Amino acid sequence: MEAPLYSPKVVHDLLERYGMRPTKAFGQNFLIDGNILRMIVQAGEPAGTVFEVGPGLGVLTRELAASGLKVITLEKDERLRPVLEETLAGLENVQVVWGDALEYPWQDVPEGSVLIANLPYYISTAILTRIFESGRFKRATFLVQKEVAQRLVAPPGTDQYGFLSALTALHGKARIVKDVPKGAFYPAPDVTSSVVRVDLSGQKPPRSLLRLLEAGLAHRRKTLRNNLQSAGYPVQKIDEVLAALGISPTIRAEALSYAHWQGLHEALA
Ligand SMILES: C[S@@+](CC[C@H](N)C(=O)[O-])C[C@H]1O[C@@H](n2cnc3c(N)ncnc32)[C@H](O)[C@@H]1O
Repeated sequence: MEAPLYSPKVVHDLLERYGMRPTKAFGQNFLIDGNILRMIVQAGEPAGTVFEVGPGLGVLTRELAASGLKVITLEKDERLRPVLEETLAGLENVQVVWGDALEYPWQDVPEGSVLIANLPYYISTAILTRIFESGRFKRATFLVQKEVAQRLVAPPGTDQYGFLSALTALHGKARIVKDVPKGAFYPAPDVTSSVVRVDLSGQKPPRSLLRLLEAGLAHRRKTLRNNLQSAGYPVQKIDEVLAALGISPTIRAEALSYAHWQGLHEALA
């Protein structure tokens, strides 16, 4: 029986045959563990149109294509063209889009799309922000650094909580499916990774609420009052609103519940 595409030997042979070195600048850590690969697909429940960012050698893309659904995969590294022509040959339901995933018109994808990806870590937050804010995805399941995964799921008041946690909570519900050791990739990354699934509500929170949270959570060591003041809100108005809502002016922004943020948003509008 032929070795599967994800086997370390096949990955090494492919890279050698095409004279390709994985590039750190592109966040290239290719999956070489079949169990993890299947687990991501299972957790991601392919449905509708399936999007992938960064097919790399096509390992995960092939697993996604096995669903029979339309798979659109976006790759920036042109060196991978001949590799993907070989590894995705004959897969009629796969479309490779060449270019920067950050420039892709995410707001135009079909409603109810699904993202399943081993994300290039250097742009994971920027990509997720675009996916969440598009309002077009019903879920996103992806590999990111464990530290980012912890921020995605962190509730208010915890050490990892920050704007990314708030952004995620306002768009849906996130959970860590499983941690993935460095050895599941070639080359091995410097840190442990995690598979995260976010079930998205499809609702778009008001931009002004997101901007308020961004401003409020900008500096962890500052109080909410100071952060809002730095963001340009008049201090008298801030004090008035905090008093009316019964929020202490010395509270740190990361301790504020979402109900309080909503109240603050309405009162400052
Ligand atoms: C972590 S690798 C994942 C590769 C493959 N899916 C796997 O699991 O083995 C990330 C992939 O994203 C690609 N990539 C990096 N930056 C990108 C960008 N801005 N837009 C699209 N793809 C990008 C890299 O070239 C690489 O193929």
